[in-house]
Amino acid sequence: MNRLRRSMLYVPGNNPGMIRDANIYGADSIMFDLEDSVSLHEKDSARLLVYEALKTMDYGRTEILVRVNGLDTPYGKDDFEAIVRAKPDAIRLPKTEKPEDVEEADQLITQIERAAGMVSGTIKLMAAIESALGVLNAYKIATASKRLIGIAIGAEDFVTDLKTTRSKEGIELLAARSQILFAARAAGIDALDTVFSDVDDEEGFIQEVKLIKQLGFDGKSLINPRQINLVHELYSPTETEIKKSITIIEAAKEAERKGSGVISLNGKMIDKPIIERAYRVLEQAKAVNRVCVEEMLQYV
Ligand SMILES: CC(C)(COP(=O)(O)OP(=O)(O)OC[C@H]1O[C@@H](n2cnc3c(N)ncnc32)[C@H](O)[C@@H]1OP(=O)(O)O)[C@@H](O)C(=O)NCCC(=O)NCCSC(=O)C[C@@](O)(CC(=O)O)C(=O)O
Ligand SMILES: [Mg+2]
Repeated sequence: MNRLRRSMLYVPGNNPGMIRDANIYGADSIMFDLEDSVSLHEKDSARLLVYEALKTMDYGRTEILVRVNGLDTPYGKDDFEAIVRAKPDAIRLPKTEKPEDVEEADQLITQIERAAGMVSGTIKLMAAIESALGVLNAYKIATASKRLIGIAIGAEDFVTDLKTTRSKEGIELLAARSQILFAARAAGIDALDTVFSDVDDEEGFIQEVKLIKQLGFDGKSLINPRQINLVHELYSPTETEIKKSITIIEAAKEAERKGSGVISLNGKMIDKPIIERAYRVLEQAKAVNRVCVEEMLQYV
């Protein structure tokens, strides 16, 4: 199974305290931000701060990303020059609208990796789509570079571009979320959902996480540590789901032994995609170290 990306915590790049403590909350990924959480007069100092943190701090096995400023801004090129050399796992490109945006970033990273004596392809990319044009180009963006590990939706900028606002139900985001998800799945990379901006609205947050999980997203960008465990809990298979999956796999194996094609379990037809999903539940359970999983896996 690929790396878990259920929770990707934004950490403002101008906040030394948050940068120092970012790893204590248990997010799957940490994303230091040099873009919209950093004011224009702090761009240079934030870049230096994040560079030093990446060079000196030990974030263990947590995935580290840095959201840089776009290459169409006065800060983008300097961000790439510094951040590639600091070797995060990936760089997140903001406001990606066209495949050329990804290609330009890929080429620049290649040049910097070469100049720094790094192995080509070390630094991965994640592209955030935050406009109508970006959504329309989602598949081209998702396939524009071998470095891409995922694409993400940035809803605050997106609804501004659409000339609307965010609702609790998220109806204004449904088409964009679906298109971004289709593009990611077709390209074989991850799909990350956007931030939920009201950190005190736990109920609204849970509703949104349930929605994006049902749509198929791999995880969500977060702005506050309080949101991490809520996502992890909702993204972990329950013991009932695990037991049901084991029953399905055992039934499938038994049918295979007997040479029978169609399987029925408690009156329900079990076919190939259902068995595939059952295996995926076990993989997810194993990845999140759910209780008894190792024992249960002996039976399958
Ligand atoms: C929201 C709030 C001010 C609330 O503060 P509060 O102080 O009320 O929070 P509390 O819960 O009281 O904090 C308890 C303890 O956690 C610490 N702590 C809090 N947050 C932490 C954190 N993020 N990282 C590490 N540590 C943290 C804090 O220091 C304290 O530590 P301590 O004092 O030691 O107890 C704060 O969270 C915050 O600044 N968030 C990050 C905001 C940000 O990055 N925005 C940019 C990305 S979005 C964007 O750009 C839009 C987008 O592009 C997005 C897309 O792409 O989807 C689009 O278009 O949609
Ligand atoms: Mg944004």
